[in-house]
Amino acid sequence: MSYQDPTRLDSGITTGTAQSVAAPNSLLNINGVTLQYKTPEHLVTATYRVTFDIHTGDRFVLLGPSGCGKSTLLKSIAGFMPPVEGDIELKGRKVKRPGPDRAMVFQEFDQLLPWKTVRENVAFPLKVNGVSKDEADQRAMQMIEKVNLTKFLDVYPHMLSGGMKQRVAIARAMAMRPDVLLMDEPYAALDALTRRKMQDELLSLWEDLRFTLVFVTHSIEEAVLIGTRILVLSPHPGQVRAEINTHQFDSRNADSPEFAATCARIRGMLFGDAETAH
Ligand SMILES: Nc1ncnc2c1ncn2[C@@H]1O[C@H](COP(=O)(O)OP(=O)(O)OP(=O)(O)O)[C@@H](O)[C@H]1O
Repeated sequence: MSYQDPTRLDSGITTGTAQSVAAPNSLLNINGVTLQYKTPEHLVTATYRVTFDIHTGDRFVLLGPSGCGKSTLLKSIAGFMPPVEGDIELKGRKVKRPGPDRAMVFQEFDQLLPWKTVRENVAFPLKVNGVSKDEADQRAMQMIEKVNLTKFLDVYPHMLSGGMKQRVAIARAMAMRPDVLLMDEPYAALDALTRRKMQDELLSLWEDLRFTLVFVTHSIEEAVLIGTRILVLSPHPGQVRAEINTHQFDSRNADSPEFAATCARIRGMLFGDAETAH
């Protein structure tokens, strides 16, 4: 990735508003995107001229305080909300509407159809999207095998653990062969222990499947753990504050002093503490 006017700090941190020049391997380009909600009384600017690129295989995290426009940005990438300024391109094509190339994975408790088995849950969206029954069943079986749930093919969601449900949800999304998976605060409602298990599960699935992920959170620790790259957004309206490489962190070193120092530095950026920010 390259910028016209970068201010690059040590350990892979780039700050400030940047103009993107698409890198050769970039998959998704967000170019100067301003997003607004029009209500009868107000015009709410959710993000202002936000620019970044996502590369194939990134675990890209959108991080920022409540109300900075992370979910709105994800909705726009999904194609549900057109920018009022700027554009979003996937593989060089402008995003205009939702499509099977961008799969949204919702919170674990509301995403699977309770009256369908694991196999039926994974095959269902394929069939709805016009894939023949035989091919849908075959693709579903392959993905279920990849997420290690073959033994649970004919089981209903209520009989699965949270981690297994997440695997089914990701298998279902991946069976559509999307270019990118979108996750909006998927673990926000979970207790700390379960949340950590789900995060580890997601990381191990990524190791196996190497999908491109865009993940929204307002937890700094979660961002550093899950992300290979983090976009730090300013408070409302969201603008790019920094971009940080965090590919060196995962479950194995989440208790290390380096991990804690990176979190502290991001905290400084978010809350304006210059001492910890640099
Ligand atoms: N449907 C809507 N109509 C009007 N304003 C909205 C709507 N949805 C969101 N907003 C406003 O847009 C801004 C960005 O909201 P958004 O939900 O994208 O933020 P967020 O960073 O995801 O916050 P959180 O972390 O709390 O989920 C906020 O000021 C919010 O109040």
